Amino acid sequence: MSIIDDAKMRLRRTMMFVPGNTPKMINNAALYGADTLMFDAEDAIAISQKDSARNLIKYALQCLPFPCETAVRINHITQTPYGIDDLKAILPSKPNLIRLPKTESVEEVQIATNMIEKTEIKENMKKGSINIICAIESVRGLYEVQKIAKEPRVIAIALGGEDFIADLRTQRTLGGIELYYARSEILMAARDAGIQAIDTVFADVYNTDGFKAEVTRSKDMGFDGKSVVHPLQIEIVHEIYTPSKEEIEHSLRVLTGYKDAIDNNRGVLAVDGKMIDGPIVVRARRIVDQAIAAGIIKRKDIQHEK
Ligand SMILES: CC(C)(COP(=O)(O)OP(=O)(O)OC[C@H]1O[C@@H](n2cnc3c(N)ncnc32)[C@H](O)[C@@H]1OP(=O)(O)O)[C@@H](O)C(=O)NCCC(=O)NCCSC(=O)C[C@@](O)(CC(=O)O)C(=O)O
Ligand SMILES: [Mg+2]
Repeated sequence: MSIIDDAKMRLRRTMMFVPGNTPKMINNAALYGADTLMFDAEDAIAISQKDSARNLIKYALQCLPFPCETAVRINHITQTPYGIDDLKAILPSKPNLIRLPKTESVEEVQIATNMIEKTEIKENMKKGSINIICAIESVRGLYEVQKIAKEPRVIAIALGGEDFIADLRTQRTLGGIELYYARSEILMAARDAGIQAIDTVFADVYNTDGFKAEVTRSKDMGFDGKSVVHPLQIEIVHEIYTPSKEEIEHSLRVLTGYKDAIDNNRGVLAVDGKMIDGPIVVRARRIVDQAIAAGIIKRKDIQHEK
């Protein structure tokens, strides 16, 4: 597998936004256990702070030993005067991901890709060391998402729900009806391209019940993870997105039983009273892969892998 293929599979239950102009938040950000830290140079940063945020993010990436994936949300490449300067300053500091906000065209992605490829060569980095996550935050972007998702450096599509509903001229509801179509379309485009889909932020930080309901819904839809804005949200997402002990044990029984069935020329079997065939095995394998990625079990300890 290439490094880009690996990046498409990585565990990304939580991508926590960290405003790029707050030294204290940046310094402590890794303590909270998010799968990805996303340093923001875009909408969390006032125009007057754009240069200082860019510099702070750059030095943080160079000097702090982040134990997790790092991403930087830059400003828009063609619609603002800051995006290209963000890339020039930040790429040599080697974040794992660049998040392109308000993505609306393949051309924007290709500009970023070209700059990334030049940096990788100049800095003697392996091809695929820096990849792209595109945020869809407008109807125009949604209409282009199928093409955007298939750009070779794009490893995930995120929904930017707050901007999206502003474009739709509606407001956020707890039921989420206003984002249902966008979420579905983003998921289909991501799956068609073989990449991940990351759900949007939930801004009502202390509304735990509302947050849990939204995270459960987006996980049930098929999303791989969620953008978050506050450390309190991380544990909730991880709990909902990490397979339970019962799910893992059942999935392991399915995989072991299926291997045994195939070895005995059978394509279908029953485990725990339920019929097991091909697609159910695919889902069981995914749960086991998630459990391995989350560090709950080790591949070497799995019976059917031996
Ligand atoms: C919400 C609030 C102001 C609350 O502040 P408060 O001060 O009340 O928080 P407290 O409860 O006091 O914090 C307790 C302790 O946690 C520390 N702590 C808090 N948050 C932390 C954090 N994020 N990173 C590290 N550390 C953190 C804090 O430093 C303190 O540490 P300590 O003093 O040591 O105890 C704060 O969280 C915050 O700024 N969040 C990030 C906001 C942001 O980035 N927005 C832009 C991205 S969304 C967007 O743009 C929309 C989008 O584009 C999205 C899309 O595309 O998906 C779209 O269109 O939808
Ligand atoms: Mg936004």
